[in-house]
Amino acid sequence: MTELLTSAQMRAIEADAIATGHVSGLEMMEAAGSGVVAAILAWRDGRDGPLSLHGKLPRFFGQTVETGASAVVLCGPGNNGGDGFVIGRLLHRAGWAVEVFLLGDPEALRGDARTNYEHWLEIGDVRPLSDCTSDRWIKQTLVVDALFGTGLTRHLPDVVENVLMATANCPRVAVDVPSGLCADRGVVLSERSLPAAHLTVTFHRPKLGHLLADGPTQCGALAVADIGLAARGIAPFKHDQVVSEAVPSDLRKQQGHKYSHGHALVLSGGVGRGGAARLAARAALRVGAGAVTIGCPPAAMIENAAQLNAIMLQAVGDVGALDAILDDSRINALCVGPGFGLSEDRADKLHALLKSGRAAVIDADALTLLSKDADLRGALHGKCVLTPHAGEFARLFPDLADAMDSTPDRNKTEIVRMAAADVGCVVVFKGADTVIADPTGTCCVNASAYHRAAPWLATAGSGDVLAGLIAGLMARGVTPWDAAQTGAWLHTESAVSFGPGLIAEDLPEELPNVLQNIAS
Ligand SMILES: NC(=O)C1=CN([C@@H]2O[C@H](COP(=O)(O)OP(=O)(O)OC[C@H]3O[C@@H](n4cnc5c(N)ncnc54)[C@H](O)[C@@H]3O)[C@@H](O)[C@H]2O)[C@@H](O)CC1
Ligand SMILES: [K+]
Repeated sequence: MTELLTSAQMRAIEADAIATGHVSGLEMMEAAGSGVVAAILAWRDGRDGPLSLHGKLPRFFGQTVETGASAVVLCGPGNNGGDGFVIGRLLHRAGWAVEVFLLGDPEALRGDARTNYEHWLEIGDVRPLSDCTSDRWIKQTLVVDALFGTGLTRHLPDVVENVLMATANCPRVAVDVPSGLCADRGVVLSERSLPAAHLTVTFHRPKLGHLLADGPTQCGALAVADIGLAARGIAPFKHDQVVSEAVPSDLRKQQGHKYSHGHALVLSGGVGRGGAARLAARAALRVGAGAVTIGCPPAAMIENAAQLNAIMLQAVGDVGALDAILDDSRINALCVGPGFGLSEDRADKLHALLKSGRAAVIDADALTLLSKDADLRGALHGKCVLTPHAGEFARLFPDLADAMDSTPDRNKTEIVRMAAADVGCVVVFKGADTVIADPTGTCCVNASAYHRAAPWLATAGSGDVLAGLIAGLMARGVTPWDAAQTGAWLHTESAVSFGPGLIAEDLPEELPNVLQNIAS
C-alpha cells in the first residue's frame, strides 16, 4: 500500500527527520538532486532507471552523449530551486553543458538552497530567469523545472509562465512537482495551458496532486526517489489523516455451495431500460457472487428473459412484491440505480431496500432519488455504498462540491471524507481519480493514471459495471469499504487489461484474466 501525502505532511515528515537527527536537510537535498539525475540519465540512455517508474516515458529526444548533452536548470526561490542547483552540479559532473537561471534575488536564498547555490557558483554562473528567451530552446536542450515544488501557494508569475511556454518543445523533467501544479489538489494554478513535463521525479512518497485532477497529465511519467526517509514511513499521522492508493482484497474463494458465496439482487428499470442492470448483474456474477437475481417490473420480464442465462429473474410489481423477495434471507447484497427510473414507486422501492438493512450499492437514478428526498437519505445505513459521478455528487452534496471548486485548501479526498461522514456510509466519488472514503475517515484514491491509465473507460455503462462489481463483492461477504476499494481497482485493471476499443460489456468478460493474474 502506498500512502499519498499532502505538502504539509511531507514538510512535517522532513522536519521530524531533521529534528530527531535522522538526516539533515542538506543530505535530503543532495539525495533529491541525485535521484533526479539518476532518472534523467536512465531516460536519456533508454534503460530502466534505479527508480520505479509509473507510466510511460517517450524516447529521449534531446541531445545525446554523442552529440553533446546540455541542460538548462530553472531554479526557484525556495528549496525546489535548491534541488535544482544540486542537479546542475551533478549533471555538470556527468559531462553535461549546464546553464542555470534563477527566479528572484540570489541574496534572498536561504538555508540549504543558499548552500547549494554557492556550490554551483564554483562551477558556473547564475542568470536571471527573465534572460531566458525563447530562441534558446530550439536546441532541444533538456529543461529541468526546479522553480516551485510543494511550496507553491499562488498563481505563477508571468515570467515563469512565459519560460514554461517557451520550453514546450523540449524534453522536460519536473523536480518534485511540475511548477504551477498544486501538490495537494492536482489543479494548475495558471490561466494558461502550461506544457506538461515528460518526467516528474518526486521524493519519498507521491503527493495527492500527482494523482488527482490534472496531476497525471501534467507530470508525464512519475518516479519516486528515496531521500533517506524510507525507514521512517509516514509516521506520525493517524488513519483519518492519511490517504492511500487503492489495493484489492484477497479474492480467493473458499470451497462451498453457491449460496455460501452470497446472492445479489439487482433492481432493473422498465421495458427497454434493462441494459444497465444487466451489465451490473453480469459484473456481480463474474466477480464471484454465488447467485445474482435481477428484479424487474412484470412488463420487462420477457425482454430480460431473452437476454439472461446464469442470472436469475424475478418480477417485482409493487413494494409488496419486493418485500416478499427480500424475505429470502439468502439475498445479502443489493444494487439499485442503473436504469432504475425516477418515478414515485421507484422511491418507495428504494426505501424498502434501505429498510431491509442489507449491504447495498446506491448508484445512478437511486442517487438522484436520494438527493430529492430527505427521508430516503435518512434511511441510509452503514452497509450502503454510494457511487456518484461528479454531477451526482454535486446534487447530493452541493456545499461540498462548491467548496472543492472554490476553496484552495480543500482537495477531493477531504471533500469525500466529509461526504461519507455526513451520510454515514462509504462514498465512491468516481472519475479518472476515483476517491473512496468511509465515515471514520479512511480514504483511498484509485487513479486510472500512469501505467493504469485507461481513458477508454469513459464509455456508456462503465459505471453500471462498477456498481455491480461492488455489489457482487459485498454478496461474497467483503465489507463495504473493501468492496468499494477492490471494485474500483478491478474496474480499472479490467479496462487496462482489455485496452482501447473497450465497451462496457467487455469489462466483466475481462475480469477472469485479472482475477487469475492476481491469484497467481
Ligand atoms: N528539507 C526539505 O524541506 C526538502 C525539500 N525538498 C524540496 O523542497 C521543495 C519545497 O521547498 P519550499 O518549501 O521551499 O517550497 P518551493 O521551493 O516549492 O517554493 C517556495 C518559495 O516560493 C515562493 N512562492 C510560492 N508560490 C509562489 C508564486 N506563485 N510566485 C512566486 N513565489 C512563490 C514562496 O514564498 C517560497 O519562497 C520540495 O518540493 C522539494 O523539491 C527536497 O530538497 C528534499 C528536502
Ligand atoms: K518543480
